[in-house]
Order: sequence, then structure tokens, then C-alpha cells
Amino acid sequence: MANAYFTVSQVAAHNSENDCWIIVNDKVYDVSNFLKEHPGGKKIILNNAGTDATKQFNAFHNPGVLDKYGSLCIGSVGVPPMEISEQAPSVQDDDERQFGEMIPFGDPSWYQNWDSPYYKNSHRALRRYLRKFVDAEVIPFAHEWDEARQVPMFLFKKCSEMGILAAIAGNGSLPTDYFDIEETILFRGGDQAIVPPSEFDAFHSFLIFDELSRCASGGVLWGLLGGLGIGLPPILKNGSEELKRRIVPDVLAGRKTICLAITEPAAGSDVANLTCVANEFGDGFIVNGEKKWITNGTFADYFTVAVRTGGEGMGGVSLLVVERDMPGVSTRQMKCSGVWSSGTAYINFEDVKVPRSNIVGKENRGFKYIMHNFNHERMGIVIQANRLARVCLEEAIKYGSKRKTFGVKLINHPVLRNKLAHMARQIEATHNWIENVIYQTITIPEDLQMITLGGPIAMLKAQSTQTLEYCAREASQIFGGLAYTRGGQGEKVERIYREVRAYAIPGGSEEIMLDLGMRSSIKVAQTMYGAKL
Ligand code: HEM
Repeated sequence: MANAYFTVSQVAAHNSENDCWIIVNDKVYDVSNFLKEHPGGKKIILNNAGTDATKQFNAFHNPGVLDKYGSLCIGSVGVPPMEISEQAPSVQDDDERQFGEMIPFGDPSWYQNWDSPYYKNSHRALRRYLRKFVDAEVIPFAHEWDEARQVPMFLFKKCSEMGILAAIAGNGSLPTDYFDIEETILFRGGDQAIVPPSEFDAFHSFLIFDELSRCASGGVLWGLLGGLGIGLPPILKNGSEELKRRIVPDVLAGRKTICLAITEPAAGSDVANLTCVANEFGDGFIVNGEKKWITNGTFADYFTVAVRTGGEGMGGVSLLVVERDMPGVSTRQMKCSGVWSSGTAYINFEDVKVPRSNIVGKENRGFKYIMHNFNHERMGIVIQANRLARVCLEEAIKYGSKRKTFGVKLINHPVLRNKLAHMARQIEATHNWIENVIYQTITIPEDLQMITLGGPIAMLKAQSTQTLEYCAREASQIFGGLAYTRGGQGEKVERIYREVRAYAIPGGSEEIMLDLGMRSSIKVAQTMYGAKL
């Protein structure tokens, strides 16, 4: 029926409460049974029964609403298209210089006709694939999942099938020993793959985070990738082969989930002072302590836990994999301002017996592994924060182009354009810095990266979250009351505004990031580049 075609006068005949059709964007909707459920009321639709209500619809909704109510669509206005015998030539990948909706600064500049040295056809193909997925399968449900405080498990499976879980865990390389590349949508088929595995690089990982972040929900992003993105890499990098074989394939297949448990009620950014203790016990450890604000902790099967196995300070810290079904593990979901669907947990370990085979790498080397992981974690936060800021700008421009005050569209008020310009300049500056750093992660040897990139990445984190805070605030001002209510047209901006702190604090607070960034950069300049300071 959705392929049916109707004339305007056919639609006009359905204009009563029991038989009510409307046209929106050339599609015909039978809303007869929906009238009583319509959140905006029945009358307002009935006033437009049988007519083209596109203009009225657009004034009150985001276009995405219709994706969710697709079942109401019964066809289109007009006549069926003629059969085309030969397929029209498609746009060549190389020609895809324009991609997306062309809202100014609503996408990175290489989507909007600018040249870039960083991206190839495989990046363009990945971008196309992810956009379709996020538009159809994530954005329409983000609000629902957030309100339910849970990301559905089928999404893990779906992301595994695509190859996204493996791509994120590998951070710039694919952990091919632990998943079957030919089972994934993105990487199967060798050179013919959407992303040929031999071409996979850190810009593909960047794109995955960036495109997924268009869902405008830190809860969904962290719910899906927050635990895996930081909990699995230390195991992949430092764990014994036996530990990796036991854990990694299940997590990459979306059958099991993992999280990283470092922060404690009294130890956040000062990791070296953590108190959760693992004492030797037989051929293993007995773990006691608390962890707090642990992303995915509510549902994770595995916890990569920072524990004290030695003396005070950083030299006494190890990483240990604790499993949910080990006696003495309990978790409870915390009530946070934002990122509701990410399963943020408070965790108790009470006399949990953990076999020695679950230690990650060497005993008392955990601090180094954590520090190494931080660059990766922070870059994930940076990329998400900047896209969320971009979503705020995009939403504000779209809304400002339809909403009028005093007879003038919001974007035609200089005072509001000024806000948009300040948002755009910060987002673009941050984006260019991100690309520059990512390029260095490809060109600089890995052991040097920790030394030379640690400082800039720390500062970049502060840069991106301050940009996010600014954009979320200014977009909220532009949306007015709509950004003060959950759901509806201001849905994305309202949610992002609530999530700013979830980006500005974890992974290192802005204050610590800025100080660390400068301290480390001065040291690198003196010791490596010969600056006489
Ligand atoms: C297929 C047809 C329609 C669907 C599926 C639909 C769906 C919705 C939904 C889900 C909401 C809640 C807010 C949101 O999520 O955006 C809403 C609110 C609303 N709708 Fe509709 N709607 C339809 C048609 C219309 C039409 C034709 C009009 C006006 C002529 C209209 C006017 C409103 C108003 C005034 C609100 C309240 C907005 C607010 O709270 O600020 N709707 N609608």
C-alpha cells in the first residue's frame, strides 16, 4: 500500500474524524487511528484533514518524526514513475564532494565541497553506509532508549555484524585474530569491501565515532561503545593470549559486554591513589573495594578493573578482569543528569576471588596500561563532543530558519547569527585539530605517541568539551522552551545540554587536562626538541 499513488483530490475526500488523511512532504498519511494518540492533540490535525499539511507539520516537528511513524504512510501524491529499463548512472565515488544536507558547518568541510588530504574512497563509502544506518536505525529511537535507560541488546549484535565493534576496539587497526572479517558487512570481500581491510586506518575509526555521534545521545554512544572502547583495548594490547581468546571474540560478536572500572568514590582523575585492593590468595587474588560512575557497569559481563596489588602510588596498580558471575560482585544503576542509557554503575566487590589468569599483562604495571589507554579514551570523547557540538549548531540553524519572531526568521536576527558564528568557529577549529592529531597517530611510532601526543590530546579534550558546553548553551537559547522539555523538536539539544558534564569530567577534568597538557608539552619541548626554557 505504501507504494500506492493518490491524486490531491482523492486525498481531499478523506477529511473526517473517522477517515482522516493528510499529505506531508508529498507522502500520504492515514492518521484516522492516530488522531487520539497525537501528542499535539486531535483538533490541530483535523483542521488540516484531507489537505497538504507539510508547512504546518514542519513548524512543529523534526522531519525524523515521520521515520518513526512510517506505518501511517499509505502512499505518495502523484503518478507512478515510468519503468526505467536501464539504471541511471550513479555518481562516482570520486565525485562525492558533497554529502549530507549542506547546512553550513553542519558537517565537516570535506562533506561540503572542500578538499582534504586525509580521506579516500573507502572513507566516503563508510560515511555513506553509516549515515544511512544512523538515520534509519538509531536517531528515531535515541529518545526512547534514553528514557528507558537502556540500549537494546540487538544493537550490539547489529554493530558486531557491521564490524563496528571490532573497528572501535582496534583503534586504527583491526584485531583480525579475534573475529571473522568475512562475517562483517563493512570489511568482507577483500579489495571489494566497503572498507578494504588493508586500507583501514585511524580516520575510519574517527568516522565511525563521528557519524554515530549524529544520534545526539551520549547515552546511546556510551551505552554501545563506552565500555568496549576503553575496557577491551588494554586486554587486546597487554593481555595473555589465553585471556584474549577467552574474552575478546565474545565481546566483538556482541554476545558479551565489557567495561573499564577505574574511578572510585574518592579517586577520579588521580588514578595513582585508588584503593580497591587485590590481595594474593592461593593462585589468584581476592578483591575488595568500590568503583563509581562506571559506564556500562550496570550490564557488563566483564570488568577491566584497576586494583592495588602493590604499595602506594602508581607502581602498585594492576589491571584485573573481574567477571559478573563471580560471587561478591554487585552493581546498581546510578541516577545521573545525562547519558541515561549508558548504564552508569556503582560497583561493590566483596571478597571476590579472581584467578591469576585474569590479570592483564604484568602485575603492578597497570598504571602504565591505563595511561596508554587514556589517549585513546580521550580521543573518543573529543570526537563525540565535537560532533555533539556540531549537532547543536545544525539543529539551531535548521530551527532558526523556520521559526520567526517579530515577523523575522531567527537566522535573520544578527544577534542570533552571532551565536551561530561563535559556535561554528570553535567547532571547525576543534575538528581541524582532531584531524591533525589523528594523522600523527598514523605517522608517529606508537611508543613515541604517548610522549608527544599526550599533552596535545589532553588540551584537545578541554577544547572539545568547552566547545560542546558553549554550543549546547547557545543552541538551547535559540530553541527557547523547546530545549527545556524532553522530546519533540528540541529533543537533541535538550539531551545534549544535560550530557555536557558527562564529557567535561570523565577521562580527565578540564582543569587537569589543561595543566597536564601544558606541563607535558613544555617537557617534550625541552627534552625532545631542545627548547631552552
Ligand atoms: C503523520 C502525521 C503526524 C505525526 C506522526 C505527528 C507526530 C507528533 C509527535 C510524535 C509529537 C510529539 C513531539 C515530537 O516528537 O515532535 C507531535 C506534536 C505536535 N504535533 Fe504532530 N504529528 C503529525 C501531524 C501533525 C500536524 C498535521 C500538525 C499541525 C497541523 C501537528 C501539530 C503538532 C503540534 C502543535 C504538536 C505539539 C508541539 C509541541 O509540543 O511543541 N502534527 N506530533
